[in-house]
Amino acid sequence: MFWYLIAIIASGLFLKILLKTSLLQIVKKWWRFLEDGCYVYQFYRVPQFNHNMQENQLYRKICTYLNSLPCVEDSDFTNLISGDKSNEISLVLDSNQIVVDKFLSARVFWINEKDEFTGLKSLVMKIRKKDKRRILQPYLQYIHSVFDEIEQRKKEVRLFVNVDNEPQRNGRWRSVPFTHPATFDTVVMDTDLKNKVKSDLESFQKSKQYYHRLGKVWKRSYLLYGPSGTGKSTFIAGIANLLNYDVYDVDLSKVTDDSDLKMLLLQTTTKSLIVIEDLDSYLGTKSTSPSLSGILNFMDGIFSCCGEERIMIYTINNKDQIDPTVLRPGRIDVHIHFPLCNFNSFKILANSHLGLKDHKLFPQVEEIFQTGAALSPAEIGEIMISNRSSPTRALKTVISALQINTESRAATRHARRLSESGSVRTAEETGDSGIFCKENLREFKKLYGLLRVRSCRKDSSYDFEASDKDNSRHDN
Ligand SMILES: Nc1ncnc2c1ncn2[C@@H]1O[C@H](COP(=O)(O)OP(=O)(O)OP(=O)(O)O)[C@@H](O)[C@H]1O
Ligand SMILES: [Mg+2]
Repeated sequence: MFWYLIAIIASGLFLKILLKTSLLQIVKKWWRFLEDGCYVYQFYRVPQFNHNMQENQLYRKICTYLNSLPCVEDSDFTNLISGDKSNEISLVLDSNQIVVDKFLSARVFWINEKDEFTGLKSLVMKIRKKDKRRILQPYLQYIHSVFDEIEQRKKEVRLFVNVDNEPQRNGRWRSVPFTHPATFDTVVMDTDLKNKVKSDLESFQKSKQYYHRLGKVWKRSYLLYGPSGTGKSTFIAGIANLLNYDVYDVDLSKVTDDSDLKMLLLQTTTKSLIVIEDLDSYLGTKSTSPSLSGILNFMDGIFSCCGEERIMIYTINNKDQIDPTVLRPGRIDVHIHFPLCNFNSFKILANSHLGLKDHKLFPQVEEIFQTGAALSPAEIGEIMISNRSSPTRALKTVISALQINTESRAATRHARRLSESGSVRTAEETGDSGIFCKENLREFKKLYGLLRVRSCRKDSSYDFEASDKDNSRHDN
């Protein structure tokens, strides 16, 4: 019994020492060393320079790949170097450091060698002879694709806009760095829908072979539709930042004819988002430059040449007024609806803009939403930003805005009924928008803090700039 107790205590102590110290690691290392000694290996050298002393691109790609491996982070010794971006720190292999990678359950050893006399560097790959046939080709291809991905992530995203067609200009696109801060996370929309779009985009990126096998242009088209201020343009920025794709924002009013539109498409590069905002407003006009068939051909992307990988995005406010041929499957692959705010999206906005997860005024807000009141996320977000120093005031202002919205809708409905009976003109007929007819517009601007009423003037002369006083009060 006594010896039993001693044995249990001793094995407990042994386990504790094993787990608390590096003993286990040392045992593992020795075991690996013994195991490796029992196999025959094949070696491949990848020198940094070729015979003409030109840089070997494969060496650069493998270096980038190896430095990105998590095992480099876990290795006993490695170098820390500042990266291209200001706050970036990269891990870089030390001379003669050995990295062990795993691919298709085979172990691949990489040795970072440096010649003592010439100072020339090379990477030496060591794999078991029995694994060579099975993994060598796919492994090198895998390194290429990981390298491309890393390069894509590092790339600076640019925003291109088409300029007027002037003969002396070289090319039609002008670009600036794309710095929009929107991300997929900051766009308020249904979570399931957001995830679906995200996985659709990611699967598109990996589908080159699939599209080519079908003989189709490797592109995908999205239609974002919904009222103004619901986040369509912001979502496009989120996609660009997610994929690190350049954005080509096509201004159709600067396109002279169909061949000009073809030219623009030909001058776009791969891995890009090609965006036409407010497509409905172009299709609605009688203008013939570019023509409907020119736009349809552009949408089909038949002019895109080699190396496509383009995402086309169109935004419109109302789908009902669009010719169905424009929206047919193949021409538009995914339709995404951007609705006005409901109570759920309001809560997300309250959380992100005011840091509120719950509030005693929430039930009142919910009740008004249930009566059918609807404002855009832009409108609600703006009220919250203007009143961010006092969340309660922000919510009260949102409630007032929603109430005005409900009354305004009821008034519009009433006017429409009267108009149908022939006695009164509707808000649309008088030029006022449905939600903000003139009287309500004034009250609504007040809620935003956009309106400065000057006592010496009459109601008609409002200054639509935000007052400095208001701004300084809200800036905290
Ligand atoms: N769903 C949303 N999520 C986050 N922010 C939003 C959302 N909708 C609107 N916003 C905010 O409102 C502002 C306007 O949004 P945006 O320009 O994306 O709307 P839009 O749908 O493109 O409008 P329009 O049809 O008039 O072009 C932006 O500053 C954005 O931050
Ligand atoms: Mg927009």
